[in-house]
Amino acid sequence: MTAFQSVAVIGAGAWGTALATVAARAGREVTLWARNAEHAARIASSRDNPRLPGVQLAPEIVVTSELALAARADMLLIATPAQHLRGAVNMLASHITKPVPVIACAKGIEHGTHKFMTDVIAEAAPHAQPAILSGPSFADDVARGQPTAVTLAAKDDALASQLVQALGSPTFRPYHSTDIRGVEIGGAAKNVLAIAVGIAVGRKLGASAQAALTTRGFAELTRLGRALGARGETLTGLSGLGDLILTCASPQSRNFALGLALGRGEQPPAGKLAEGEFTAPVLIELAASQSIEMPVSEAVASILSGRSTIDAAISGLLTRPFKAEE
Ligand SMILES: NC(=O)c1ccc[n+]([C@@H]2O[C@H](COP(=O)([O-])OP(=O)(O)OC[C@H]3O[C@@H](n4cnc5c(N)ncnc54)[C@H](O)[C@@H]3O)[C@@H](O)[C@H]2O)c1
Ligand SMILES: O=P(O)(O)OC[C@H](O)CO
Repeated sequence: MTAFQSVAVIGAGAWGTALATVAARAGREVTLWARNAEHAARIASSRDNPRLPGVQLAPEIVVTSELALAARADMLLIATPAQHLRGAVNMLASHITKPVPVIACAKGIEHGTHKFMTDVIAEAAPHAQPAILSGPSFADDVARGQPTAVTLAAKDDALASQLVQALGSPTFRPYHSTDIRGVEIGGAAKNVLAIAVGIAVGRKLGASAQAALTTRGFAELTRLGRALGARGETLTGLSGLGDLILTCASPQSRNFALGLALGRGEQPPAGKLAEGEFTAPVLIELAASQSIEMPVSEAVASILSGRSTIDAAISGLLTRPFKAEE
């Protein structure tokens, strides 16, 4: 018997909808909250969400736009885009009057503050018990019950373990951890790096370049992680290397797809959230504040901001001085 019988998912996009399905599969009572009442009513009656086409919502999932109803749950999953997480938790804060796990499911770093998602939760809702869920997991795969494994981290190992018990099932395997920061860094950085690899593939630089860029991307993710106190096993685990491998290898990734389009000189896919676009500038600011070199992420940020052309950025990376591998 789990301590967390009911689960509310805040944000009814692709990931929120997939996570609601996960929680229902694990036997929880699930509420999926959409901020738009019309959107909620439409999903509630059709049992599908245009953001996750072809996936039928289990009949027992309650879809609502009433925040008070969702906020009654034993645990809350926040599945908004990273830059909207503070707004969502601010709305919930007055309902969180006792310790309740609030799990960040977004991947990113807040603009302006350089804060990671669990820090934003702690600041916006002081009674919350912040946690983070991240790892190689496409919403579509997860919702269809394809096997997936992720990392779920909380400060307290017993809590992380209980949350894993509440959400886990044979097809969705969370591994518990207390390395919150390590999990957050992997999820945020891999999106930026996936844009870089997508650009290289779009420019037809070859499979060897794709592997090299992914590996050197991992080296810079690791450098930042170490500087911010992340554990090595987290960085090489599901939420670090695991998610980087997935995202840097598949056009199913919206970040990779954005890079691919840029590399080909095409219009990026419309209406698709690519978090790396928002994370890139804040990631390099954060790295600079720690005196950490992140040349691949820097190249992505320069291309996205228009400070550099793709060809100049590639040439800049290829003509860096030779150095020891680290
Ligand atoms: N889609 C995936 O495969 C996947 C997998 C893992 C993690 N994620 C992460 O989940 C987060 C959300 O991604 P997504 O794929 O669901 O995006 P999405 O564009 O499909 O959906 C985002 C949803 O958030 C809602 N939203 C925006 N601001 C809100 C607010 N203030 N309050 C409540 N809802 C708000 C939007 O209405 C939309 O329904 C991102 O950080 C992404 O990196 C996505
Ligand atoms: O489609 P992306 O690039 O946002 O990737 C989705 C997930 O983060 C993959 O783990």
